[in-house]
Amino acid sequence: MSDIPTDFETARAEAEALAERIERYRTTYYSEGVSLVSDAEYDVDFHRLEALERAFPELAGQDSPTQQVGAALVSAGFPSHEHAERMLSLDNVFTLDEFAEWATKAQAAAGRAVRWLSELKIDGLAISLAYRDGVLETATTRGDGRVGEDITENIEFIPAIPRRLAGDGFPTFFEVRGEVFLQPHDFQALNERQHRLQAEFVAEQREKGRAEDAIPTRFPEFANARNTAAGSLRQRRENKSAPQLELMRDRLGRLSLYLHGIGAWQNPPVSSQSEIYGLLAGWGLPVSPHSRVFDSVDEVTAFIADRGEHRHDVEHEIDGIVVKVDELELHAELGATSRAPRWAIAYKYPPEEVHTKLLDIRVGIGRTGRATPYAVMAPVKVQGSTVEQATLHNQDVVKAKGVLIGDTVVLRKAGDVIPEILGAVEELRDGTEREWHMPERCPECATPLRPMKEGDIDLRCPNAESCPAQVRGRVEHIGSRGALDIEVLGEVTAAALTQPSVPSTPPLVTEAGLFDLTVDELVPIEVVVRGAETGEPKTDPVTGEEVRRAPFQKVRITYPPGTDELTPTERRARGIRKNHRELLPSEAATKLVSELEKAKTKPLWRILVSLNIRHVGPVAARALADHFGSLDAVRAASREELAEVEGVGGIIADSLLDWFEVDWHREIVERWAAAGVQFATPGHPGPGRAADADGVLAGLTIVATGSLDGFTREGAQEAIIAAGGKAASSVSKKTDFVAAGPGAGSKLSKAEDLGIRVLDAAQFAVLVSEGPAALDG
Ligand SMILES: NC(=O)c1ccc[n+]([C@@H]2O[C@H](COP(=O)([O-])OP(=O)(O)OC[C@H]3O[C@@H](n4cnc5c(N)ncnc54)[C@H](O)[C@@H]3O)[C@@H](O)[C@H]2O)c1
Repeated sequence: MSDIPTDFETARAEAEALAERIERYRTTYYSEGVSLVSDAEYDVDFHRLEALERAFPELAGQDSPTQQVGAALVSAGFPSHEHAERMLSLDNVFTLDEFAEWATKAQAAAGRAVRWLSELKIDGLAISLAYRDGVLETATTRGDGRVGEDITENIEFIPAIPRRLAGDGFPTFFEVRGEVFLQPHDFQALNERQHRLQAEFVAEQREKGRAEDAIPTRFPEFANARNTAAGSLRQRRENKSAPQLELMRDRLGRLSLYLHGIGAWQNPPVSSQSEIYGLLAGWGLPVSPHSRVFDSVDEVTAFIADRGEHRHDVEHEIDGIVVKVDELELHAELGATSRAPRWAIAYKYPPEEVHTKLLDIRVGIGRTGRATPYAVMAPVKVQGSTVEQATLHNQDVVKAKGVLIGDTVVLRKAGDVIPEILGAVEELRDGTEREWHMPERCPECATPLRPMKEGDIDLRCPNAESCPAQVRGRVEHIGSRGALDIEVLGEVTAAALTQPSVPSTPPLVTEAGLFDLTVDELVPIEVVVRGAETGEPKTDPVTGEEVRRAPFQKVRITYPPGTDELTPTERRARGIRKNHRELLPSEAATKLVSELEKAKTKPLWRILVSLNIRHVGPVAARALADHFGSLDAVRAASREELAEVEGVGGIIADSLLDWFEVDWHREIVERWAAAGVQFATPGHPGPGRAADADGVLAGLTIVATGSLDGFTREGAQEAIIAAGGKAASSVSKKTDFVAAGPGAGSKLSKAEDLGIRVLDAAQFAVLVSEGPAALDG
């Protein structure tokens, strides 16, 4: 580890501070099942302390946390029990290099080739079970490794722990060690139970006349399966009412167990740990089905990588891989430190859970008006990306999670999964946190929010026509790939075009006016850069306050040529925090206008998708365009006619009919049509008549590739379809023609290999208009 102090006193001061902190974390973790910091932060402190102690061995006194297992007992009231043989922890490595180094050392110490037993590291809590004459005698938590809590009184509630062994041949007395954990579905069920209890509690409080906002979160969601399992196991039966006992029984009943080691056991009749597992299983004790034995370190490395990719495909949370020397004889030879065996190591995967500060809860308004609260957090790195926002879905979810603004929250991001706030670390509250309430009005246009539908908890802004957020969302959608596919019309431009000149007023431009925009109008528009990655806190030049830049705050402004910049007051009034003084190149404006011009004649289905009609995405739009050939024909169709088109159906039919009922929707169509947007497929024979009935390309399959002069990519395909041909995307023996322009790649070479006739753009134009016979004419 880097930057280890060179003088002893500095190192000692740091080590003492670390030890004190670690002690506090572990006491809370082991005794209360509460993580004051994330495991990753804990591990960083722990390894720093280990490094200091390596540099100055005299620091590594017996009472250093690095020399201990778990934490001294802070009793929940259980009797203490001394393990017949000590329970150890494991040493950790975090990289494959560190693992290889450990394996080489272990192999050298063993003095011969070893077999590697590779297991999933279960993220649960350790337990020791002692059996005498085939009957469970005690169940004990790990405690400090020597003495744990005797939780045998709870055993009757934990069906996962066998009371009696099956078969025969077991020793008179022996200890086995394992991990108690909650399977994801059980964890989820416990949280559903919390939701139900909270709902009942809220109903009861309402009945008593308590104001909605004053009802506290009595049954918050459990944030983390491991800590919930730990909390479950350490519940006491004493002084519990009958309903409380029922809840306790439910929590304990959901625990699972896998055994992964042994304690006191005189002369086991086998020579390896993997064989021990076989014996245990034979006696009806649960062992993991995921363990593997390998002869080479390379195979172990591959196992580590593979399991890491499938971390969520097993029935429990895993935080790493445990690699053990399989031969029991070598366990004795390699021995253990005061904390961990030398014959095993834990390879830890990157953390999926981190802690961060919840700075604010805001409400975003989507394209359809849905109001979604989202968390704004101090940026934190998790699973390879920096996260600073997470959706909170609706006000009930915020309540259920029991988070307050200012809380330290647990954030989870598993692989590619969307980041989620799991809950707050309530123990870290200092009284400055404040509760959040769902606003009554839309944050963008101040219209009162309403339930999505009767009785719904989700709220929406009903001002679909001119709420800036909704218009912005729709305009952005128009530019998206599945709609008009206009690259310059992305999030930034959509925001710039639709921003209101004064907050809470209608946007400058709505989608109805999109095709009327001119370069002169566009150039002076301010471009607000949203969603940019942000870094360290910065001092706001306007307000002087320190802000961690969240999206929506970084702003780029453009000015009409020759205009002075805005004064700070004006900037503040517009919610603009930083002035980059970057002018929007007028090329961008010119490009947008020309792209919009081209878009006017894009295939009908794209135009249909751009209208932002509920449920009408590319698939339904293609079906509508193919069948009806024009927007007028769609509009003229009855509900039945619409619904019976394959790929459309009743829901979309209703949605279409509803859409045309609205005046401002029809106005969009009118203004677009007036601006030259083409609402029909040229040459389409009319509703219901398949285009390929008698076109000049009937029965022919054509592939268009590269850039064909006079056609967009889609345009070329539409032309083939309109002429009754089949537009294929890959070249095969069934292909009749390949139309290739500059940039054509493998499709062209494949056509040449297969001897398929290749056409240039001019020949293609002849083909689609006059048919194949005209090519040679
Ligand atoms: N967040 C916090 O505040 C906090 C505080 C203390 C500890 N911790 C976490 O706990 C860790 C230290 O705890 P620890 O001493 O229990 O070590 P550990 O969890 O890193 O590893 C040792 C334990 O792994 C368990 N284990 C799971 N699967 C196993 C398998 N297949 N074979 C063998 N053992 C298996 C055993 O119970 C064993 O005791 C830290 O690295 C940190 O992640 C966090």
